[in-house]
Amino acid sequence: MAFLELSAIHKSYFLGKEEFPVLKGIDLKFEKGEFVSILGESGGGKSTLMNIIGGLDRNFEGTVTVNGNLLDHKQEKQLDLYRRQTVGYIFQSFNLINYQTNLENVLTSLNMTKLSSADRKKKATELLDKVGLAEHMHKYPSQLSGGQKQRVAIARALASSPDVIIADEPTGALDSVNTREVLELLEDIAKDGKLVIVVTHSQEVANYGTRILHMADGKIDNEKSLKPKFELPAHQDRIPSRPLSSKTLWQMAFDHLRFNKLRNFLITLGSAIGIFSVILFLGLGNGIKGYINDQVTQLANPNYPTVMRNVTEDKDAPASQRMQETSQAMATDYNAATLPDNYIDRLQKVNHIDKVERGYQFGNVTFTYGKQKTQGAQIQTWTSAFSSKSIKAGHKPGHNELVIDKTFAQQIDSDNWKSLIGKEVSFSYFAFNKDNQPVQIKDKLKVVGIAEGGQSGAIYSMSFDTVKDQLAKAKATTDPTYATIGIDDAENVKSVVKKVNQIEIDGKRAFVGMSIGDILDTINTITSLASYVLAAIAGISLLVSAIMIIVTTYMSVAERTKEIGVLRALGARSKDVRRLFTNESLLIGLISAVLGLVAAYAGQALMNVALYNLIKFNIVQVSIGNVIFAIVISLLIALLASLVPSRKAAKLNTIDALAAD
Ligand SMILES: Nc1ncnc2c1ncn2[C@@H]1O[C@H](COP(=O)(O)OP(=O)(O)OP(=O)(O)O)[C@@H](O)[C@H]1O
Repeated sequence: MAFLELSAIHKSYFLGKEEFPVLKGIDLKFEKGEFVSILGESGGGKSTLMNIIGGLDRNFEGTVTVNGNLLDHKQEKQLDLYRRQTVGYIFQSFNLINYQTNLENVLTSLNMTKLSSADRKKKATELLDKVGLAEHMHKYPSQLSGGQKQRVAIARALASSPDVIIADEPTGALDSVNTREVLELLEDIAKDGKLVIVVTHSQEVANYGTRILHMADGKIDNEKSLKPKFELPAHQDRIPSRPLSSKTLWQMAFDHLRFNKLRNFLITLGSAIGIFSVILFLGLGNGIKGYINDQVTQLANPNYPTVMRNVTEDKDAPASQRMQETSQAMATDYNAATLPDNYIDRLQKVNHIDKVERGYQFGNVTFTYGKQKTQGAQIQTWTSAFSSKSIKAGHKPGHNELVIDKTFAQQIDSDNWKSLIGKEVSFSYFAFNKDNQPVQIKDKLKVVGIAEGGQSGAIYSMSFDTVKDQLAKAKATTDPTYATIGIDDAENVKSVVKKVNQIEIDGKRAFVGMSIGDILDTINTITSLASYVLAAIAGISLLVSAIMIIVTTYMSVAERTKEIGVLRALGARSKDVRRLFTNESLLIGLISAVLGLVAAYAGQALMNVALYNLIKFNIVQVSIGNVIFAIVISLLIALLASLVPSRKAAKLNTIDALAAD
């Protein structure tokens, strides 16, 4: 049995329903050590036949047997392996990969073998040396003459030590000197015990071989033996093959990116700007949230929620609204809006409440110091809910002592506002008696502390007992207007407040409670929403970058159609081709993410430095979560953008791809 046998090969092309038979029954036998030339008129079907022998064409009738094994053209995997292991191609137009050096071109074929990395490099160098190009191996194909390019292509075809070398017009683009050199190389290959099949128009080339086949009208019409086939050497190299590794596919994707530096840089820059703005906005959202949290917790201790009497029937109204209604009720039915002792006792029985502190709050207070006066202030008794950080000078109020707001102290003496400590300040406000009649209260107390309320309102405060004494003296109701409940653990704050809101006394909901946690939750929801909206707007630029990646990948596929054909002819699988393009997009995505993040961190540093003096807070805070989000979203966009183009590349028909201009 011959090494390679074709039997009853028929092949037609179809234009619509019309059939054009090209191969009309071909039976051939080839042996290793032969150098067979196929001659024939143009359009006679020579290339079509070579595509079948080379495992590129799958649609034909008849059988191809290699080394006694029937080649199943229906099985793509088997054909990939056959091309990778058994066949080496040499094309008329060289078909070298332009972004790889000559050495890398040869290595691309060797990368589909199981040789170690060092052995692959050694073998590629030896092969380039053998074809006389040792000193040109680090050049790119575009830096070589036609003859030199064809010799690189020969070295590449030989790299995986295939048994069959198929050369389609290998000297078609060469002058006579280069033609001779290439023919000598092909003869050497046959002498090494390989089967060399050359398609040619040239009788001179054909005369070089051991046998000539002549094709006409889809059949072999003449066959001539010129000399016996070469003796097979005692030992023949066998290199086991394997598919392209992930590492090689990443490397190739990276090499191509680098080859088209400017274009890819611009695309990466576009995507990076999108990532940068999304991250910066998210970081700004974090910063603003942190700033508000910081401001609020500086003023009040989050473990001490405020509880008031509930006056409304509406169970679904939010706590803030119900508290407001209680405050309004104080003007009309004061005694129904305060917290009598039995209410305080009830609170004390709730689980996780360590202590209940009574408190008073009165509005419309007038403070007077000499000729300076402030009206419409609000007095609140000092409880554990106040953060001691809010006191900027002096200390919290003891019995018959007063804490005033910094703004009033500055109104009196703007430069030396602390000098008010130790001075006496008069004040007056209205409370109510048992009959809900207003009672004016007037007093004069020593200032012991100056506080800063900032955005949450001014702080004027006395101890509970001080105010209680003032109320008792004026015969006003002494029931507290609110209570502060001390909760054992921050984790229980929410559940305790919820429970307190559900307590009923005399069949009615008794309390309305709100922790600053609730206030913070509301603020945080609003700021998060705002930063997400901003990030989403910035996200539109990501959409643009996705479209850019789609366009580049399509362009890349269009430009590299021939390369795809070459890779498939060398034995790359369809999924290797798909991964090659996907990898390139993913690299663009990854580099964009890194660039975008570096820019975002730089933007964060700049903004924080610029604004720190103003607000004493780092207003941009990019979190690790944001960083992970940016990388994931960038890779995801790149992956999605490459899906369709890379799939298209993988599905290209190898013969059509090789025929691309
Ligand atoms: N994809 C195709 N679709 C339709 N017809 C095709 C296709 N490829 C080749 N043919 C036709 O099949 C015939 C044989 O083509 P083939 O390329 O095999 O000839 P050839 O002998 O190699 O020619 P040449 O020496 O000019 O390269 C030609 O008539 C060609 O027009």
